[in-house]
Amino acid sequence: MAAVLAGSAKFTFWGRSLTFARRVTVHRHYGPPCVVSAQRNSSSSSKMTVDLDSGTGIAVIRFHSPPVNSLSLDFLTEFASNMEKLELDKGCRGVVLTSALPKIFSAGLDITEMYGKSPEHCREFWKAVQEMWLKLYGSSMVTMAAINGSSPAGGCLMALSCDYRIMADNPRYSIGLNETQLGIVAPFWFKETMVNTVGHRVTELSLQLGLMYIAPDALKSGLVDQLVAEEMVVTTAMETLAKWFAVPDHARQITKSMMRKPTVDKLLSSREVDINNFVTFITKDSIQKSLKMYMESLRKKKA
Ligand SMILES: CCC/C=C/C(=O)SCCNC(=O)CCNC(=O)[C@H](O)C(C)(C)COP(=O)([O-])OP(=O)([O-])OC[C@H]1O[C@@H](n2cnc3c(N)ncnc32)[C@H](O)[C@@H]1OP(=O)([O-])[O-]
Repeated sequence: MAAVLAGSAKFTFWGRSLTFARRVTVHRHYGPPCVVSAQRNSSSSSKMTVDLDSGTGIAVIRFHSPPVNSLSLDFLTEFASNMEKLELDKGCRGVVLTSALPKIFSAGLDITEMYGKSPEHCREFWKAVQEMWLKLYGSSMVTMAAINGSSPAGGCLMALSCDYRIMADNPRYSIGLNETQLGIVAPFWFKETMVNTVGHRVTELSLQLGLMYIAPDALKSGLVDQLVAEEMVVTTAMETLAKWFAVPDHARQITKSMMRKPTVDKLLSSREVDINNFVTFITKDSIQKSLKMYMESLRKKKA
């Protein structure tokens, strides 16, 4: 268990307002986490719990917003705020996202935030969706999705925005960008996040058909990186993080920025246009009808 002294900084990413003071971090432990536990820091709300162990440098964010961890305006706002706090925290180098609910990672964007709402509300909601993605995709920390349940649409986007995805080896769980199945269209930055992960062809098929991949197929298509037994998903994510931590932070962070910056910059330079496109699209009568029918089909499936 080597004591390593690393000159490290969370670099300014994408030229945004996130500027981090240069710091020196002492990492005493690169083995499986939880052996050395210097200080634990927990915060909890009705939507998620954040548990930061500054001994390992790992924060675990557990979603618990019943029934399905849908991404409501409140959820998204809270998530972005937690990511910002962790980004600024010298004791945090990596984040694991997972669910505290059974069978569901996240059901994606909360459809009730997009149905029957005013253009002003839709505008505020979409801004929060953008903010969630910018904070996660643009994070300088190592981010892992521990996908312990189904993860459609916005839930899949969250997972794809992480650096690495570990999914429960359970064919009842599925993941994908299924927007077209609802009669709606994933915006360019959802699309590019997927292209950057699995390539153009898989993305084209997935998006046009609104495909949901069961866990084994998600692994084959590259949508997730690893399948493990359900009870091992979070532990494996933490062990994997420890391996990523062995790479000097500054080199990994600059490399991550190089890979992701063009996509992030594209949204940053067109946020208003993207919001206007969303609001115009989602408030159309025909799209509102599609959303209504989809919600009814979810209710019928349940009955
Ligand atoms: C341009 C825009 C881009 C859009 C991106 C998106 O993410 S679009 C989003 C795309 N997302 C999807 O297409 C996912 C659709 N959802 C599903 O496929 C399934 O619910 C499940 C597999 C997530 C869970 O199956 P399960 O059998 O365990 O649970 P269940 O099915 O019995 O549902 C329980 C309750 O939750 C409700 N509810 C569910 N999802 C949402 C939601 N997103 N929102 C709000 N509510 C939702 C459901 O109506 C029901 O309510 P009720 O009747 O109790 O009042």
